[in-house]
Amino acid sequence: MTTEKPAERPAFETTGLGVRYRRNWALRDCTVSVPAGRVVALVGPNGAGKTTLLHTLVGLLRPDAGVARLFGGDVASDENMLARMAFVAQDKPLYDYFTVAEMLRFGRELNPRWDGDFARARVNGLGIPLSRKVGKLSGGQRAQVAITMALAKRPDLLVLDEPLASLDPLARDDVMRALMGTVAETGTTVLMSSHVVSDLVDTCDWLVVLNGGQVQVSGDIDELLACHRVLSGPAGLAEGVAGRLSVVTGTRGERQATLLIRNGTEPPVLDPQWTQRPAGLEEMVLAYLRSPESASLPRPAVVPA
Ligand SMILES: Nc1ncnc2c1ncn2[C@@H]1O[C@H](COP(=O)(O)OP(=O)(O)OP(=O)(O)O)[C@@H](O)[C@H]1O
Repeated sequence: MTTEKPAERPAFETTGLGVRYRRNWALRDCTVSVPAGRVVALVGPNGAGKTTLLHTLVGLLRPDAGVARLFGGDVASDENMLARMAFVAQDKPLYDYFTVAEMLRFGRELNPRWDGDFARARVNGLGIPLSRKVGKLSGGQRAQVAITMALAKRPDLLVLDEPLASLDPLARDDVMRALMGTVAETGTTVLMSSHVVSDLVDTCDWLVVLNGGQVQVSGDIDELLACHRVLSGPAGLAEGVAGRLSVVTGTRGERQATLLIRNGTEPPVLDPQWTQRPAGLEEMVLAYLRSPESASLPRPAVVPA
C-alpha cells in the first residue's frame, strides 16, 4: 500500500534520460517531472520517442543514460515500483481464444493486487458479455477489456500507449469517458500517448510534448493555455513585435503576420493594428512541434507563410 499522499511526490520523473537502439538515440537528455494525481497527455510526432519513453518508465527498456523514477523509486533497480503501475501496450495484447471471464481469471492469477469484483463490475457496466471470446469483441470493447485488466491491478500509475488508435470516433469517446469516470473515482495517475491532440483536450490536465527524443513542453494545461496567445497584424510590423516578445512560431504572408507567443501573466500591450486571442491546445502543440528549438531557446522565429 502507498503511504505518501498523492501530489507530495512526482508520479514519475526522468533525469537526463537517454535510450538508444544500436547507435541511434531515441531519447536524449530527456528530463521531465509530473505530479501524482494527474491525467497526462504525451504527444509528439511519429518517431518522437513516445513509446520508448513509456517502455522505459514501465521497465521494458533499460536506460543507456540518466534515470527514470516512479514514485521516487528507480525503475531499473527497484522491482517494487513495477507493482504500482499498469501498462496497456499499443497492440492491447489479449488472448483471442479466451472468453472475457477467462481473461479476468488470468489477470487474477498473475496479479497480487487484483480486484476481481471491480473488474467484473466494470465489464458488466460496459455491457460486455463475460462469455464472449476476446477475438469476437469490437475494437472498442477490446480496448475496454485491456483497460479494465490494467485498472483491476489497482495501479497508482496507469500507462496507456495510443489507447484510442484504430477506434472510430464514437468508440474513442466511449473509451475515454469510461476511463475518466474510473480514474476520477480512484485518483490514479494516468499517462497516455496520442497523435491526436483533440482526443485529449477534454480529459487530460497535464501536457508533455516530446519532439526528437527530448521534452519540449511539460506543464498544467490550463496554466500553459493562460500564457500562450495568438497575435495577428500587419506583416510589416511583425519583426518589431516579434523582437520584444517570446515567439514560439510565426507565419508571415505579404500583408498579414500571425505569431503564437508565450507571454507572462498579462497579455502584451500592442499597437491597435494587432489583434490577439488565447491560443487553443492543438494550435499551441503544433506551434511547438513546428519549432523544435522553442522550448530550450526561446527566440523569435518568424518564417514565411
Ligand atoms: N526496436 C527498435 N529498433 C531500432 N529503432 C527503433 C526501435 N524502436 C524505435 N526505434 C526508433 O526510435 C525512435 C523513436 O521511436 P518510438 O517508437 O519511441 O517513437 P514514437 O513517438 O512512439 O513513434 P510513433 O508515434 O510513430 O509510434 C524512432 O526513430 C524509431 O525509428
